Amino acid sequence: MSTQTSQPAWRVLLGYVRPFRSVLVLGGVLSLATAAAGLALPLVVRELIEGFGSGAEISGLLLVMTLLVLTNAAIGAFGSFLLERTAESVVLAARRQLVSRLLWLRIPALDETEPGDLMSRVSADTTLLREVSTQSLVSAVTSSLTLVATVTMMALLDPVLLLVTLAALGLAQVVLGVVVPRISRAAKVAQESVGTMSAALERALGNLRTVKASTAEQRERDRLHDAALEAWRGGVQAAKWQAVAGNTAGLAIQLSFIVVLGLGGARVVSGAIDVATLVAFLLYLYYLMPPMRELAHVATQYQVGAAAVARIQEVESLPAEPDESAAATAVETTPAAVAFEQVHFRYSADLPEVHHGVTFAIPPGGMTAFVGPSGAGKTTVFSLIERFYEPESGRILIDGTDVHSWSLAELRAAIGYVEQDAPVLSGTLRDNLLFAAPRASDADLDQVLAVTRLEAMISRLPDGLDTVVGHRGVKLSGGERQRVAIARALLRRPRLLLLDEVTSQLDAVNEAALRETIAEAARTTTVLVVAHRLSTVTMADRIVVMDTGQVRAVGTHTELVAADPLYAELATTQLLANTDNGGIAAAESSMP
Ligand SMILES: Nc1ncnc2c1ncn2[C@@H]1O[C@H](COP(=O)(O)OP(=O)(O)OP(=O)(O)O)[C@@H](O)[C@H]1O
Repeated sequence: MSTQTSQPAWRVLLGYVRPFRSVLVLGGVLSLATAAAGLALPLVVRELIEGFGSGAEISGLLLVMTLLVLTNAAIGAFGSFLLERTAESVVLAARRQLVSRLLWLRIPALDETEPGDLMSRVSADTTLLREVSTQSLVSAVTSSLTLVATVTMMALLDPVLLLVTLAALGLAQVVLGVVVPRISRAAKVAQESVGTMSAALERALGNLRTVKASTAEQRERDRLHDAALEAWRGGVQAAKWQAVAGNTAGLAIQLSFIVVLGLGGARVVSGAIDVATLVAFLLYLYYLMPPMRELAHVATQYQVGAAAVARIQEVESLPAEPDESAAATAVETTPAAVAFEQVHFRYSADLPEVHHGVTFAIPPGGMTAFVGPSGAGKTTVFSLIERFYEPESGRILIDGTDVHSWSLAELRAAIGYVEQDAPVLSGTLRDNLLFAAPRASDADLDQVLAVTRLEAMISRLPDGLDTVVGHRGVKLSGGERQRVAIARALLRRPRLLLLDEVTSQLDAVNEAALRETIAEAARTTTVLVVAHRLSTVTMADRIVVMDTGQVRAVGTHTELVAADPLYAELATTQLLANTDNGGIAAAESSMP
């Protein structure tokens, strides 16, 4: 993924924090108030001790002290709760923003990324914004204020000693200048490795059957271990430099102390300052330590946050489609006509052309089969109709209108698409069926189940439509998954059904059910099928034969067997012959 980010990290961080600025200020002020109240405590103690001596009534003071301690604890707890809450809100806002981007991602952008890595950006990288965007921000402000106040007091006491102190502190600045970029690099390595680990995990768990069948558990484990080790190395490296940075501040103060002691002694002897001033100056020098340490910590936290921001920004700069889902109103239900005119297309600039002037015209209604050797560009036809990709040149028309004149939401609302691996989502059968048409009625559901011949299967299940199908529908057979996917597509009453047939063999029952489903769907909608089996092809109203990115012939099965040698060869060799010959006969007899 590109490492270019459009804005500096601090500006992005401030952008995340801006909506919560008043809460953040309140949290910061309350934290400061508790610190100030803490300072008042010794004064009350002094009053108390003086009270012992004079024999005065001290119960009132004890009460004040108790109230002070309680109030302080309550304010402190509330202040830190506000800061933590704001930190969580920043993470929430960043996650929501990322998720909204990811779901509208353009398909070509997705082709170039690893889903696991994208997932780690939403889950892990956003978490790193927590500290930097609130606690560190408040610390940066309060520590800077303390620093300025202390330095002002030191300037009032003795400007010469202050100059010496600042020179020694300048050394610390030089060390930090070297160390901080190293923290940044280490943090980046650690976070990228977490992304790599998530991607490797997604690959292994998403395909655990293949991993096991290939006895590749050990190799996959090694990949994951390597990524985890890389993350550990990055983390340790960052920790090392963070330790150096943290202690550099303290060291610089201690060195300044020695220098100030020597030079200050000389100035006392020469009469430039008195001893009391030197002592006060040295005390202030120690007061500098906490804010200096805190600022060094903030600088290192900022590096970690900036590395996370860079990874989040990479996702936000990926191309996304406009969100038009609210505008999706599919009123028209009549079958649609589809045409390609001289379509040229390549998947990316560095890949060869996949479509070389694809041209065909399909009238509304009926069933059209696309056949051709593997890699001819059949599935690509569907991807272009759905506008997952854009052609380089040529036009794609639906009902004579260029698909670019439709909004994406309108276009996709008119189409039902069943991918080759017929994805079924985890959840229940009902969730799956209603996925594309959440407002479909029970009557619609029953009708679609009848069309897809799923009623018998569902009636056998103890939980019926509420049966949980497992991750990617593993609890269904391949044929059942395909028909569930078709039912889902049909439920939104598409004007055009795109069905990418599975390349694997189906059993006779599923094969016959699929054929009947297609035939019935073709009565009310235009059905395009990328066909891999003879039984589907023979029932088509027309067959489009594709080869190496071009349409070479269009006709019926009988016409093409006679007229097109490639088709004749495909029909006899490559198209999966039906196991159920009665089915073929039935299909052929139902042909127009
Ligand atoms: N997302 C993609 N990125 C890059 N190249 C792709 C992508 N999808 C497909 N291709 C390439 O485009 C060509 C056409 O692929 P397509 O899936 O359209 O073929 P097909 O005719 O449907 O094949 P099959 O019958 O095997 O499914 C192939 O050479 C394939 O490698």
